[in-house]
Amino acid sequence: MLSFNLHYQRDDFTLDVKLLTLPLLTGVFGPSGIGKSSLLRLLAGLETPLSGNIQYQQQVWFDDKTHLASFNRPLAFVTQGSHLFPHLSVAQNIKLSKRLDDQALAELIESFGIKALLNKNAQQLSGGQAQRVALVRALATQPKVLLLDEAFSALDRQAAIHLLKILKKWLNEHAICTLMISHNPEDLVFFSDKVLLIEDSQQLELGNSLELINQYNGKSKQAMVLSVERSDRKADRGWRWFKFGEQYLLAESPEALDEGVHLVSISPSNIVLSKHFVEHCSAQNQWQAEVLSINAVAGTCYVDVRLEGVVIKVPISPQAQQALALKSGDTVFLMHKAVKLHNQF
Ligand SMILES: Nc1ncnc2c1ncn2[C@@H]1O[C@H](COP(=O)(O)OP(=O)(O)OP(=O)(O)O)[C@@H](O)[C@H]1O
Repeated sequence: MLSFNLHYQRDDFTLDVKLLTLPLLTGVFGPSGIGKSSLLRLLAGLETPLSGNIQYQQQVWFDDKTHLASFNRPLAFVTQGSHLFPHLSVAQNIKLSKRLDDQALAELIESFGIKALLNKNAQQLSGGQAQRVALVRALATQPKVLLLDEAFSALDRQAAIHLLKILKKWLNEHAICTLMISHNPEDLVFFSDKVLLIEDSQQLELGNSLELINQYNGKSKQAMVLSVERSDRKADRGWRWFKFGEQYLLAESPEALDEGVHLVSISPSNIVLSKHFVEHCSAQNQWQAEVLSINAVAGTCYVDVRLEGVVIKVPISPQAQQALALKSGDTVFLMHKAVKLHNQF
């Protein structure tokens, strides 16, 4: 597996991070400008550390004696732009760097659904198609390590979800060690059980994706991810009840939704708090939670509540807090409009 210990400096930016064993698939997230892309560029050999080491299994890529050039490292790097050669066909783009044998390449092309695109010029492709081809081209080099830097962020949600599902299957089947930077928490949770949080340029935290992302997003008031499963509870056509822990979530969802676990993002600012369950209310989702603490910051009260193990920081006005008089230990109901859940993860 991949391991690294890096000391890096560029102008006033420093990165000092170490990880001894990376899981096969790992998401990477953290605040903007903290050094996520720099880490991937260092691993790829596009930037040079001041000191440290990078090693893949027994092969040293970098240490005080070795500095393997980027093209000698068995890796592929895919970023937001597809960087295809525009005047070449899709087939030519892929063949330029191919190392897979013909049968494996045909399988790859089939899995990623790009057969019909092979004779098109790269400049004729839509953004989503180009990104698919870029991934196929990267995988055709038979990398041992794949680095993805926001590779899906230019795609619409349906395309990104579809592509990520295909990619994850391929990476697992071919045991390709992958680090994926994404700003989308659902993508990260779907991609792997493990994420690497870079919250500080001198410290990495590797942990359970759902827990670590919700812990971080809870602090920074960003969307929370709930992992829900279909339930038998009856709902009108086009709607469905899902279960998470002891609670139910109503979502607008198509009949042909996949079985299993789905991920839903909930924004804390869309939550309304009530001390009692409210009958005759348009908000169909009312979840019982426990108040942990209340903190006033710059004219807003942040109520930390625990909902099925997830801590959510709900912002309310000081007037609302005056009316509710919430205190830690109280039971509170979180009201949220029904969400949309379309063929998501
Ligand atoms: N080409 C460059 N030249 C000089 N400084 C740079 C360059 N690229 C990035 N930086 C700086 O290096 C630091 C780390 O940037 P990096 O792109 O690695 O962060 P990031 O976590 O990937 O951010 P984001 O999530 O916004 O993409 C930032 O302070 C950034 O301003």
